[in-house]
Amino acid sequence: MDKIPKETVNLRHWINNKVTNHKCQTPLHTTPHLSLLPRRSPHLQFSLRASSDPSVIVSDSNGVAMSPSSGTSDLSSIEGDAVTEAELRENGFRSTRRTKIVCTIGPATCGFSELEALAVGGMNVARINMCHGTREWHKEVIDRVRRLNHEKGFAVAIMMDTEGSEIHMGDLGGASSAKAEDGEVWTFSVRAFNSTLPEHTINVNYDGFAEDVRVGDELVVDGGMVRFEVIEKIGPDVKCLCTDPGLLLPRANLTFWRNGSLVRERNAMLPTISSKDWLDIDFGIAEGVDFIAISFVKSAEVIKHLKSYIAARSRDSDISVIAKIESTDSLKNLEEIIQASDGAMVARGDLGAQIPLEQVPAAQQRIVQLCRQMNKPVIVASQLLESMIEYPTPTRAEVADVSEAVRQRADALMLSGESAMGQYPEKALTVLRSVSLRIEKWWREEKRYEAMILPSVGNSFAEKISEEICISAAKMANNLEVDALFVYTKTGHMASLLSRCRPDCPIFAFTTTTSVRRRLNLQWGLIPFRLSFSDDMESNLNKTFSLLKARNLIKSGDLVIAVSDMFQSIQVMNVP
Ligand SMILES: Nc1ncnc2c1ncn2[C@@H]1O[C@H](COP(=O)(O)OP(=O)(O)OP(=O)(O)O)[C@@H](O)[C@H]1O
Ligand SMILES: CC(=O)C(=O)O
Ligand SMILES: [K+]
Ligand SMILES: [Mg+2]
Repeated sequence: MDKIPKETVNLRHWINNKVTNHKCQTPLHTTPHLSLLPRRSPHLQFSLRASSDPSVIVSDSNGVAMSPSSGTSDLSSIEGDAVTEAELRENGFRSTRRTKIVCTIGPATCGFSELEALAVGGMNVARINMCHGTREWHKEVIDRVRRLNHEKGFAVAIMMDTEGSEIHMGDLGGASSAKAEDGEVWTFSVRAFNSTLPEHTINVNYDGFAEDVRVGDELVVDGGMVRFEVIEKIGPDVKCLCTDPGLLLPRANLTFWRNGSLVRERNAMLPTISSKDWLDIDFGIAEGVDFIAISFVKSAEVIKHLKSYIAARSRDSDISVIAKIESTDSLKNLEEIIQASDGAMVARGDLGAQIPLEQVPAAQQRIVQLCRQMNKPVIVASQLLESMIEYPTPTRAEVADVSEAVRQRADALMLSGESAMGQYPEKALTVLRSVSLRIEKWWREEKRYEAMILPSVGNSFAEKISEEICISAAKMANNLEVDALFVYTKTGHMASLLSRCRPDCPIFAFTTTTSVRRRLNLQWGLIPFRLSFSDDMESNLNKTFSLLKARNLIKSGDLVIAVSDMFQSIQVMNVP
């Protein structure tokens, strides 16, 4: 790899300068105030009419470009999804990507054309991180994604990630970074500074900080990017000696360690959802985001609380709540948390600052496995391609890490800094896409199909029947080597039950609402479509066949297995 070796610290500095200089272009129609009503997403991107049934509307969502919509619904506006079609021509029907991709949107990707490039490149979900930027900034990003979905026929879902209230540094008085050198003494203070920060002073957001730390404690910034030793406490100020130099970034996370263990005194009582988070959540509900990811979840209670809040606030919208597993408490209460959530994220960045790094891979494996067993989508996040923030190619180790997450059959992979503020967001996305495709293919070719015991997750007998149908349908699909599974599902539940089985063939999920379709975007192997279907399965199948044939997505003779949440049956048939 022809990388120019540079000093890490300088690079980080360079990145910071780059980030601050990076302007978001193409400002769109910005609304200066927040809308108070939940905004429904634009109804349909485009219509696809089969000769037989003009009422059926289908749109693709596998993260890649479909036909641009002119808002008209004549036949000439029908175009296939360029990327998927190219993929199909090249590798055949079974080659579509199963692992989904979440991209964090930041200064490097918030412009209209950058967002479009990510959507074309396979972004299934755009994540906005409320730790950074203003609500107005985030609203602009949401509006742009919505406009792209509407105009270009994408189905990119939106995930809002809360800031959470762990201990972190202040914003460095407006500086983009500050360099801490070996042997320097810095003051970490809980005082509110009205004027500019004195030199070598860092503001800490947690009031109990100066009381909780002790002389001799180790203060770790951002999971180890910089380290200090506490040498003296003077009222609200804590004097610290820099023992491991590096660059301090605004709002960097802080942990402190005593005799090799993480100190969790009263800071363990910090609320998971801060008052600022509640305002952000109101914003997310008003904007009708598809997912809200909650940082530093400690228990299932907070998830239940938030879910009932969302249900009360937005009766007709269904926002999924994703629990971010990034603290020791969340690992302790993992099962209850996952059970209460609609999905989970292995947030390895902060997790790696709270548990020894060598324990992170085992935690990841456990979370991914548990989520699959409990039928909740799981995202593997942070540092997947960290070096691509600066370089156009990943390290071999990063490719191996991505491969491992794909091999574990996580639902989705996430880009953070790589897409938010890196130099090569699209290249990073391409790497995730191609590594996913390659590993998935290898896995199928090698027949490394790992049977996993999938415990029953249903409460009622009818739900248990649905599960058995999905398990059997997936098994049949593998044994008969069918081309696709079709599932007709109003809530999306039956589709996720099929996805849980991780079958060899793609799963075409037909659902009646746009919001369910967007949510299914996060789940392994699902190719969600919106389709108005009836209770008559035969006519549903005929409609679907003609529509998909018109799009060259299937052809006569393809072998398909169909299930639905309306009838407890499995149908096996050749496309007529
Ligand atoms: N909206 C934004 N505005 C400016 N910079 C951003 C934005 N979103 C992300 N970034 C930059 O990208 C980096 C990586 O993003 P990421 O979402 O992983 O944040 P983080 O600070 O590590 O927090 P988290 O633990 O929630 O992931 C951030 O540290 C920040 O520098
Ligand atoms: C994604 C995130 O929050 C983390 O890795 O810490
Ligand atoms: K966050
Ligand atoms: Mg985090």
